[in-house]
Amino acid sequence: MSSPVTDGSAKTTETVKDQEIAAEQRYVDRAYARLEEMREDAKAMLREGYRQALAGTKGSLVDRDAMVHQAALRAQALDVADDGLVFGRLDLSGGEIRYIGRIGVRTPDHDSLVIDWRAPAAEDFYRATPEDPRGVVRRRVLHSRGHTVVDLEDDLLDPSAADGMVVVGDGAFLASLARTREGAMRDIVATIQREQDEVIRAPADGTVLVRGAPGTGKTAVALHRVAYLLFRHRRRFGSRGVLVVGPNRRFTAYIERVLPSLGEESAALRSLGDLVDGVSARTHDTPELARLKGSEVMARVLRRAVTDHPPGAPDELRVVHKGVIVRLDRARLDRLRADLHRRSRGSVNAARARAADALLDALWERFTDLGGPEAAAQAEEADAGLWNALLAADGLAALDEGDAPGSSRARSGERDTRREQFDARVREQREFAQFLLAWWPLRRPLDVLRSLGDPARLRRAAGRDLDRDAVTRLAEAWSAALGPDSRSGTECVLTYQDIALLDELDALLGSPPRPPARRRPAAEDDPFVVDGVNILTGEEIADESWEPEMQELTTSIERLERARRVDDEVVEERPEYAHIVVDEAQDLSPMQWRMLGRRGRHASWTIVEDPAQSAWEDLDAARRAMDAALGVDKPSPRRGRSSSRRRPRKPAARARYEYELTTNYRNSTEIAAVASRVLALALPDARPARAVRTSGIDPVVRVVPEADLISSARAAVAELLTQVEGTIGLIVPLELRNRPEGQTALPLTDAPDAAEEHTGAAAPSWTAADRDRLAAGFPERVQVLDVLEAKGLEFDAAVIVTPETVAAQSPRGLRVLYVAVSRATQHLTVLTTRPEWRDTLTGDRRPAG
Ligand SMILES: Nc1ncnc2c1ncn2[C@@H]1O[C@H](COP(=O)(O)OP(=O)(O)OP(=O)(O)O)[C@@H](O)[C@H]1O
Repeated sequence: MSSPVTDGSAKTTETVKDQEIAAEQRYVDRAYARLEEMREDAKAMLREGYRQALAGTKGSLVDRDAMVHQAALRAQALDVADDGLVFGRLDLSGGEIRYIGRIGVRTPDHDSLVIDWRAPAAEDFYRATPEDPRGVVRRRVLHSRGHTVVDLEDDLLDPSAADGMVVVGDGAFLASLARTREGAMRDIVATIQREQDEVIRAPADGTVLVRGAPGTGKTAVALHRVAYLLFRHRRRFGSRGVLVVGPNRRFTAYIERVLPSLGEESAALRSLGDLVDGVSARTHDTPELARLKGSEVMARVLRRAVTDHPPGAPDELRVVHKGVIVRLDRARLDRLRADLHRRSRGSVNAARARAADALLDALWERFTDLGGPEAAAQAEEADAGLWNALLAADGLAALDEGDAPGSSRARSGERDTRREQFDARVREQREFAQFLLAWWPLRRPLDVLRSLGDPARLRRAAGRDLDRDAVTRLAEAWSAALGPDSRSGTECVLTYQDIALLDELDALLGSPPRPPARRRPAAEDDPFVVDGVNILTGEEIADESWEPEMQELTTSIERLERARRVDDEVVEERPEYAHIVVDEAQDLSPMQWRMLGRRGRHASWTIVEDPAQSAWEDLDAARRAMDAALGVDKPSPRRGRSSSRRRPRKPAARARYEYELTTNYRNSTEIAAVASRVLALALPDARPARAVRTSGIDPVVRVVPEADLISSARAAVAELLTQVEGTIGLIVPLELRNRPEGQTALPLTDAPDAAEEHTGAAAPSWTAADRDRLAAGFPERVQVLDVLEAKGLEFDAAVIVTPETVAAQSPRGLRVLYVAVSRATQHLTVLTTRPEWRDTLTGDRRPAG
């Protein structure tokens, strides 16, 4: 057996490598030529679909639809594969060679030219190691630019079988990790590592829980898993959809290109602030308020809030029937309301019709107590006597005795008739209709949340779940942010936590009773419009033939309601997904978990988290809420009664697969060392991930006077602009609005020993104006962001301003700081006002304790 040919002298290496590259290029050219043919086929299929459409027989509509859809998908996948089509090659021990790429490519005779990276036959490319070669002798990664192979990198996995095989490469993978970041995440399909691949290909059922330190590829892996699931289980996940949830909008913007680059456009990508239609978060709460709003007790508080007397609801109902005045007072009305809520099982808006009936019952009861029916009967008798006198005067027969009020025949069912008459007359009264609309208004989640800006109302809703101080803070926050008048969510300053509360309220309030829809025969059949979508353009077509037919429950109520109706009262059905991916899951509050749970009651899940980066204080409560969302436990509020809510819950016991990622691909070893020092302060027992790339660039920690912070930060950025080509993150502490007066720093509970030493009294808050001053005049590749916005992002260089403030701003401040210092790939600069922080971060001194 001859040994493999490896790089000897520089000259030989060059020659051998060039030859290998040229050989691979020939293969790659063949694959591209075939790709081009496949593209032509897809176009021909699309043309054929259109042709059938124009031929227009009804029977061919389904075939045409399927054909056009398939052809369009195919064309899109082929376009995506154009860049870097082939990126891997496996040489197996039996002599078989497999090329791995972005999509599968076959010859017209169905021989495989390129295997799709998600196919089972590609698994060895990612899984084989020298310890477990799985029959792979050599793994080769092809680095391409467009259609051109520019470099190769080989791993010899089984030297004993390498018989004359050429092995080239000089750490191109590690070099690729140091590449310039352009502000958007890229796919890692060519270099997925074994432990990452295990997560990507984990079972599709149940819950996959992925943990790992910063930079271990959790986000990248989660996104590649989505592409894998959609490829392998298209029917299941493609039809009901996949939802990917990230912590904030900046983060979703950062990752939004990854799935399209893998040929997947169908997954919904949302931030926690954009999950509820029609409203959108504009800011984060202070840690203190986030803790209150996110806590699971809010579910009870909101439940009480929707059952309380609505703002502006009248205290008395007064109607007149047959000359009798009938009243219901506040105490009676409150009892009625409580009873209705007990029976409405959570769907408050849908209970309005029942509320009308209950009011009529109570009014009739009162009418009867007042002797109303007898008074009415006497009045009717008097009427009948008058008529008979008039008839007699005209020589006509008297009314049949049996028809007269009070006669034996009339008495049978008399009560029923009277009651019906009573109901009909009262319903028709404008006062009754107006009362009902005000007493049981159709409520929107935002109105209820806004009403909690009233401390008295919030106190009633809070019961014993919130203390006085919490009620005051929450009411102040909502009254300041939501304003008294604005109807639309966009005019309010909603926070990320508010969005989960609005979703909870939406679930409690439910949709208003919907008028039934009636389908008129379609005016004309547009052959290109199927189910309201133009299949050629993808455009949604408003179908005029669907017209709501209002059900005349009570004419005056309907008229009044229609007069008041506003567009945003049309409540969209909450979407449900087949699979949900939650990134940065360690930061979700219990209320946010409940919001997600409502979207995935039948879903499987991929949960990605790093507890060490959690800003959330009560992880146990969040864990319980997560289990409830995943179906391990039932959430406490009862479900509404809309059709989707009536479905049974998924089985309680669900398979859970746990994985840990252990290699840090983001930070240089130098930056990772700083991050580990912060981690040691925050969580002394936690294990940092192993960084694999040494840059030779030491992080810089400077002590500067507080007054010079802004100018020093700007100077640091200016310096970095000359050193890196890519992105620079300037990370500042949170802007703490609503901070209690006189409080400059919140207590540090993470690391009590370090607390005394590292917090100090002053923790100045950073305002929007400060941030503007910091950013002024810098190019777009410089981003100024606060520590929470920085979650999940990465930059070529990061400047962290005042770690002492970040650490002191919340009980989990040190973990937030850990997030901040682990964002950079190449350069890290920290500006502090306190020398002891410099010593700690540079490792000159071990932290106290
Ligand atoms: N196998 C890989 N090949 C190349 N690059 C990789 C690989 N795995 C991860 N990376 C890169 O490492 C960086 C960090 O990945 P990612 O953001 O997914 O980490 P993370 O664990 O989600 O980090 P954080 O917890 O800080 O959000 C990204 O630039 C990603 O592209």
